[in-house]
Amino acid sequence: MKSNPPGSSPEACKAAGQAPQQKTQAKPTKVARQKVLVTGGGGYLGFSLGSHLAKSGTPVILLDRRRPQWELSPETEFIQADVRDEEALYRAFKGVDCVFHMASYGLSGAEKLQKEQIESINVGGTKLVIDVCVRQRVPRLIYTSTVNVAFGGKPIEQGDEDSVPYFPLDEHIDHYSRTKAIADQLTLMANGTPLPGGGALRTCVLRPPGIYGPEEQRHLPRVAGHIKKRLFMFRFGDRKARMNWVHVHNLVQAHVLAAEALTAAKGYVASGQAYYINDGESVNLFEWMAPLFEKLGYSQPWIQVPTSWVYLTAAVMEHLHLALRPICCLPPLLTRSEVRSVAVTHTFQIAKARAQLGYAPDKFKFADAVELYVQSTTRRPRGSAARTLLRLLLGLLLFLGLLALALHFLGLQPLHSSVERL
Ligand SMILES: NC(=O)c1ccc[n+]([C@@H]2O[C@H](COP(=O)([O-])OP(=O)(O)OC[C@H]3O[C@@H](n4cnc5c(N)ncnc54)[C@H](O)[C@@H]3O)[C@@H](O)[C@H]2O)c1
Repeated sequence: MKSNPPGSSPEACKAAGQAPQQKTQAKPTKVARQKVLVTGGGGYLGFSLGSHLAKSGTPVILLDRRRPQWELSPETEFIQADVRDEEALYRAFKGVDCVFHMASYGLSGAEKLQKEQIESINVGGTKLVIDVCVRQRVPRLIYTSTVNVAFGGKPIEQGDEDSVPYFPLDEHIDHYSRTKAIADQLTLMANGTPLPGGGALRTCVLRPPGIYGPEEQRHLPRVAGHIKKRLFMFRFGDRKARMNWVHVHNLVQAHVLAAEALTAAKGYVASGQAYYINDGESVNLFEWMAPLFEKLGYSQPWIQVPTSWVYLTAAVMEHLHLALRPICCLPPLLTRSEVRSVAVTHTFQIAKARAQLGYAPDKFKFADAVELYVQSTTRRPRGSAARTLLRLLLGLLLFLGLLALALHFLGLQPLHSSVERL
């Protein structure tokens, strides 16, 4: 239906396609292509990685509970299965040489509040993946983690793998980050597990920030939708707050290199290691998103509101979403953890990935991804000034209403006095 999302550099392709077999000396003769499996292979990153590997001639299995929305390339097999289905995993992992585990749930939007699903997929699924890797003698496992294992709302500037500890599990305010941190640790702890018949399971984890690129489905369309509804007239947080992003092409490259770094040919250098992966640049979210506002034909957010207000509003929206869930679905515009991600600096170095994996991110512009997005959607005509003003007023009223509710819920003052004062 659509073109394949972008892959990786030719060098990285070569590295993945020609990874020599473990426990044998690298031979000058042609090395057999080894089968890899990508859990969550129907998703954006999983499909991009799978397509890239398949192009280099590696047989790829994409395992996902949802069919990919893009066309499968030759050399790619799709298995519709849930990572919590032990039997399905056992069948799928047979003869596989490397598993990229990136099936996950709860990353953004209303999903973030589905506690049980998040726990069972992110933690339960990862336990099963590790267990089945061992039983099926899969020697390499790469887990796609997140920077959120270390970031929980306290500023981190140019953090690295050694100096920044895991954020305390019981202090995470969202289940996604907490469960990704558990899965990250489970994967690293599994490193060195003996395999039946000899050898050991080698594992590593990659910790990316937000992913962008052509046809990205999670962040760009959601933010664009909010902009079109005039819900992004406000900006918040310190203008100096910084974060990283990673282009899908660079993240694919990092996965390919990590898989190679779990082989004897690379001295198992990545064995038991974690790596922060990003584009090597730090940006302020509102500045970063400027091309999106511009290309959609809307003005930049110009009303600065205190972060505490936005945070309280997000808390209320989360509560409302949960309270109304039996009746209707009211997805929160922003969750508290998203507010923190925008307002609090959290940036990470990629020196370890550069040194150990040979990771070298290419330069990309967010504006190019925006351009493709805008081309694929119809350009919305600008509204009249009066309509814009009306929307602005309605947005302000909605915001103040939610704020009043927030104060009420938190027992700071009675609802009627909150409203009167506002
Ligand atoms: N997108 C980001 O900004 C971002 C940032 C940091 C980390 N990550 C991590 O990168 C990985 C890939 O993210 P993505 O952006 O491609 O997300 P995505 O939602 O596009 O892909 C995740 C895939 O996992 C599948 N999945 C969910 N539950 C499953 C289950 N029980 N069994 C089988 N498949 C299941 C989904 O159907 C989906 O196709 C994830 O592990 C995510 O946590 C993503």
